[in-house]
Amino acid sequence: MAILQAWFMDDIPNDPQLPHQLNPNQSVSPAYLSDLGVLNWKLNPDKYEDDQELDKIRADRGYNYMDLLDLCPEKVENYEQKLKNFYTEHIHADEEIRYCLEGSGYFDIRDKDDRWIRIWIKAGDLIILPAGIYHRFTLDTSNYIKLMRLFVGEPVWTAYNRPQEEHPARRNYMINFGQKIGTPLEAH
Ligand SMILES: CSCCC(=O)C(=O)O
Ligand SMILES: [Fe+2]
Repeated sequence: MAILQAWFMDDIPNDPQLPHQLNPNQSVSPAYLSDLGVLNWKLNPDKYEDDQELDKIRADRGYNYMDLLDLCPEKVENYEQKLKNFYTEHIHADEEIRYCLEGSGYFDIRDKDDRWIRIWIKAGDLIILPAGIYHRFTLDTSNYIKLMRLFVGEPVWTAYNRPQEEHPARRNYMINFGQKIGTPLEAH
């Protein structure tokens, strides 16, 4: 596990591609992220085509599917619409696995108190968001990212926009990661 830069977001409704750090900045630790079910590795993006560490993660977790996504207007159909969809808060029925090969961008996730945490992904960062976690994505001001997408079996990219409290993946997520330590499962 390597250190990812992450922080609690302000709620200023201007350009989402700006960092949106609080003043003073309130950073979020790797332990806090792992308590939300978020995993990450730091790899060497220059050797992604022949990387034993990446191969091992893929083998251990069954990620047999892989493709590359170059997020720039020339290479992506419906670029504007796709970015808009990425930035709409949603969940998936499966993990979201992304490995940043070039450029950078922001994954925003919700914590147990429903606060937004912004995770800054750069070249070499592999991140796994658990199924059922509310999240969204935006480019940063560099305006470019190249991502590897991984999946178990045939990929399903379906996004279920919030609210999804009854979705099985959401329910499972809440059972596995939604409880705050010290919070009783049921109040009597
Ligand atoms: C560009 S990858 C991140 C966007 C996202 O959340 C998704 O693809 O579901
Ligand atoms: Fe997503």
